[in-house]
Amino acid sequence: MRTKLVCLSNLTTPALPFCPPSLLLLFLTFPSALLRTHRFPPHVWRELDSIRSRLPSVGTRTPVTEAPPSTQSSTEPCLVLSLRAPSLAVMAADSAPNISLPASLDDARIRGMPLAAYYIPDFLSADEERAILDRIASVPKPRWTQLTHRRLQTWPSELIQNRLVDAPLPDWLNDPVVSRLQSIPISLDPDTGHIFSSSPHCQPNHVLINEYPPGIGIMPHKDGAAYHPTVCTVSLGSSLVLDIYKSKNDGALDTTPVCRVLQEPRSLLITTEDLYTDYLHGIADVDEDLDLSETTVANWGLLRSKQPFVDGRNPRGLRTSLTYRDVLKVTKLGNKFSILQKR
Ligand SMILES: O=C(O)CCC(=O)C(=O)O
Ligand SMILES: [Fe+2]
Repeated sequence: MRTKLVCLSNLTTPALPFCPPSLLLLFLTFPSALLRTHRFPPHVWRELDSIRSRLPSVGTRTPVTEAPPSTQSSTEPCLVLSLRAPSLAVMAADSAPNISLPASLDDARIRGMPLAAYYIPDFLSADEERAILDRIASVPKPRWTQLTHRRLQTWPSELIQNRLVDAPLPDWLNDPVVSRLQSIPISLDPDTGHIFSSSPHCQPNHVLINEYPPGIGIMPHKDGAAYHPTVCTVSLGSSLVLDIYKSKNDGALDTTPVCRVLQEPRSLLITTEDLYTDYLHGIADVDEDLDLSETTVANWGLLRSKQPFVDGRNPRGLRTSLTYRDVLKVTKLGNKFSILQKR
């Protein structure tokens, strides 16, 4: 497999928080045991190891070029050094050769929304989408909670009184989604982090998987106090429209959405801040979304392709969403036992 390493105008970025450029290059060239003492988070070590394992001879035989990755035609592994790209592309380019992520979330900002929201159309490749859908389909039946019209899975577990019992997400939910989320800086300003940098655990610790057959949606709602106010939703399978509503002053719901977001399969939608606390979101129970156009869809300009929607319609298919959030309160299992023992 071809490996691309895009490097590095700014290596003191969130995905490599402690890594100066020279150290990364040194590691790739001479991965001595001494460097192991450097305090990278485990996912960074894994990523660096994986990059290295696919480079036959970094720094000697490997071609070094300033050309952008897309112009590389060789099928041989190669090291691409580009001083134009931000360092975070190192992770993204290597772990998803067919994916081209924005250099920062600034480039993915949904301008037609009242507050901070971002849309990245091809956040996952088709192969990654298939692999995740296969994993979802292969979990034992009792893992599903069947609601009247849709079903859901909750990972690592359901919340109890707004608390999560501490447990890691399974690998297939972490990688590639979480590592990729953490690889995109909010802006190119070196002081800004990634979208979960300011959340209590610096990463999502909870994933809700919702499966919507055609004609089925979810009532307008707010996500409540259990989570840090950043929601990352990965859409799989087919497209649908998410409606955003504002409460009226008397608390009633204004039934006309303030804006609509069209979510294509493999896309990522991030909503944050007041959009979390002051607005509601919902999905209509319709067999097709109608009246889709540049003026009615907030993220129209960011879509992967407008072509499927040129007649303004989106016939619904089976759509699966993965909602990544950081639960604020986490209980260690050990604490649980000690609470029980005291009773
Ligand atoms: O499926 C979606 O896009 C929305 C899911 C949602 O709002 C929720 O689980 O709270
Ligand atoms: Fe929600």
